Amino acid sequence: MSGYILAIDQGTTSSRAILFGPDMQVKAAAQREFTQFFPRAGWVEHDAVEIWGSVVATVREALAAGGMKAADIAAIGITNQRETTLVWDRETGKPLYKAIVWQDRRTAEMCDRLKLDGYEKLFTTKTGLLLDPYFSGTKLRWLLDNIEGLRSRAEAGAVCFGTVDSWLIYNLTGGRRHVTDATNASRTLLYNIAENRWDAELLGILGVPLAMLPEVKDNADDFGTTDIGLFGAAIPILGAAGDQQAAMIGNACFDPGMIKSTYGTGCFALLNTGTDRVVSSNRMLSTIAYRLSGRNTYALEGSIFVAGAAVQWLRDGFGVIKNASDADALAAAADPQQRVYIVPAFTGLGAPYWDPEARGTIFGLTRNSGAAELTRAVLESVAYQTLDLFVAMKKDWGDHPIETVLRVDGGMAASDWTMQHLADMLAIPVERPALVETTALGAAWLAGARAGIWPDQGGFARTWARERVFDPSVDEPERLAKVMGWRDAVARTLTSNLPGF
Ligand SMILES: Nc1ncnc2c1ncn2[C@@H]1O[C@H](COP(=O)(O)OP(=O)(O)O)[C@@H](O)[C@H]1O
Ligand SMILES: O=P(O)(O)OC[C@H](O)CO
Repeated sequence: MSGYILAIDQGTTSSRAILFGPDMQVKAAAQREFTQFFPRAGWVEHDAVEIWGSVVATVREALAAGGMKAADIAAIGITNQRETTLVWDRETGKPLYKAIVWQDRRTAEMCDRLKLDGYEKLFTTKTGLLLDPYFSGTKLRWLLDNIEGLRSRAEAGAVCFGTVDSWLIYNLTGGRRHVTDATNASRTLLYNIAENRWDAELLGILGVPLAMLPEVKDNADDFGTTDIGLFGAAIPILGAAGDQQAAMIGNACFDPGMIKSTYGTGCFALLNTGTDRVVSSNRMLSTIAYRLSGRNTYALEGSIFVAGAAVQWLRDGFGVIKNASDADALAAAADPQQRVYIVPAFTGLGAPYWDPEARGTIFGLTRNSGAAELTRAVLESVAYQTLDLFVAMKKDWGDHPIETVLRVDGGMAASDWTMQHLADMLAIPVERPALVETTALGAAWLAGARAGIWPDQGGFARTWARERVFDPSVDEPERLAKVMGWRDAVARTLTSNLPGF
């Protein structure tokens, strides 16, 4: 047995290892959840050592489940939760703080100050991002300000900063490589996406020493080999990409105008804009979709912080369902006469509102409202939020042709009810792929193609197959009435009259 590709998918709530055979089908997989720390309101942390442990364990479990040895693996592709910020000692590999997770809002005030000082346009022009606590840059600044001695040690080159991909590669290679890839770099607020380099001016503004930053590589590249003691063979790491970009690749959205939307903890819609770096006028992000052979393909991205996480809230916080998969039946039983809206701004609102201080709201309750109506409102909120992104993206993309279908993936894409409502509200068909592990598939393709054993981009795109299509089924007046109700609910949730609405 040989020619297998191992994808490591390190997500916000769990780590997965997925083994793909030479036929690009899943042969074995393992998954482990890990601890979410909420030390204060708005703060979210992970334990970097626990993450690393969960990755090693799932790789070993997947190998055992597939009856394989490390020597059977031709290459590894890594994909990861993006923006989550880590610092560790270059020599010992010891983390110097918990990982500050992308959802963490502790730098909201810092972002406000930078905006007041007039820096937002500069950051947006160079990085394609906005001054929001979501991104790594201000999180790293917070660490430099709050860990004693960190700044001087970082200036001396004794400390590594990285997103989760960097942290995993550092550990997989036994501390030999401090690298990242272009997509993860493009989420830091420190990387100039037009010039493909860490930006000295932005580093100066945020007070980040260059010496602590990783080398930035293409998405299909040589990221080093695994330490032989880990799995029993030195496996080349040949692919790495942020999970949303990997999902775009896995969904074969390679042509300008193609869009995918991933429904996991949050929801992230990416529109391929080709070699055009669109500077959004509608508070979308401009980001690197992938860099292959030194050439950037860009995307417009809309990032929503809460999608599946609201279903988790129904299950764990509110307690109206036992399993996420119970939500569909409950939503279907809701009273069609009631118009209950939930704006799930549990950790603020992302695109296109970017309101870190907003919090969740419920509107339209009556004496007859119950678990079914609230569940329906949660599932519906996913479609309304996606529609907000579509409206903004279409404005940014101007007269360019745009695909009239949406490819979806992620855990919540399993919800038929949600996908049907999504098609109804977007008024376009929604396609769900046959292979649901799209993110892992994207990372595997990067590694497999680099290894020369998987097809090239065109060949890979031709293998994409859909499992089901959801066609729009509501008439326009009903759609408009529902969307207007959502708009009203969002307007009443925002903490100020923010641009973008
Ligand atoms: N059948 C379902 N209906 C609705 N939501 C679901 C369903 N299955 C999973 N989810 C949601 O999908 C999310 C998990 O998706 P996943 O892609 O694994 O997320 P992540 O990569 O962010 O950890 C959870 O938030 C869960 O609530
Ligand atoms: O881990 P996920 O799938 O929720 O994705 C998180 C995103 O990468 C955050 O930007």
